[in-house]
Amino acid sequence: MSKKLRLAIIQMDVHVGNPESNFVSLERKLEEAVGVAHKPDVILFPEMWNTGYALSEIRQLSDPEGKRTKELLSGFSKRHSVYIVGGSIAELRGNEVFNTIYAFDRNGEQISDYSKMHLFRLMDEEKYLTAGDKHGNLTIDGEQAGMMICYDIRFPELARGLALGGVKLLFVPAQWPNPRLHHWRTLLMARAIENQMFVIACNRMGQSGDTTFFGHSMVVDPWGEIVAEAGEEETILHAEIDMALVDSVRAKIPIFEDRRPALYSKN
Ligand SMILES: NC(=O)CCC(=O)C(=O)O
Repeated sequence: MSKKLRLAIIQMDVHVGNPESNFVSLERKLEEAVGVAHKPDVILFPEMWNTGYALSEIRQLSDPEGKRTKELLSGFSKRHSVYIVGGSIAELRGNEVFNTIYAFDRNGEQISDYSKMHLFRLMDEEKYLTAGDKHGNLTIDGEQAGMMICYDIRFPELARGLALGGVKLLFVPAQWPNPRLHHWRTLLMARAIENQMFVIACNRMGQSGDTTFFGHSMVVDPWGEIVAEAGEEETILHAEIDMALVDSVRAKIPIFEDRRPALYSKN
């Protein structure tokens, strides 16, 4: 049966080390995302949108237990009856800082959280952040979805694990910089094709120091086709997907039936 979902992907700049400014700009963008004729069912935004990669001062800047973030996102999702996959934030949990997504349903209830499992050494994450160790699963209007963060998409095992658990729709907030646009696009398409699922990815745009973030937020369908792709500018990317495509692609090429996992770990 056909089940359509409308998506709004907020591709935005992030002011490094300035949560106040980032909260203000996210609130403005959220209002913009719902102020359209066909309101979205789900909104996604980028990785570490509250602080950016201000890692040397991350402990002071991060949101204790995500309280402020949860208040904003829960209130907004309830007011506008929309699902939110809340990008990710620097979250202070106890004495440790995690890179965490919170997700909310249309009633403003938190329905999931996920902390980035693979920390990206090229941006020093492992020196300042603690890695998560559990999957991020949620249900959106009855459809099983999963969450991964940025560098996580280089690990096909994680996406496959989610797909084997029933996930048909994968959300990926990111801060993925130049010069790796080719990797970003290819990996997102690969995760979609090999798992025959939708991949919804939101990348940051803008510049921090010498690092430029190229945007190119994308929606990829289970056949690997790009449904929508942003350029490098600040924008809200709107797209509509039909979840029925997942079952029809999986029926056409039944990779989940043809897998031979017992052979894969042998030399
Ligand atoms: N924030 C990140 O995880 C960046 C990952 C990245 O750039 C990559 O090439 O991988």
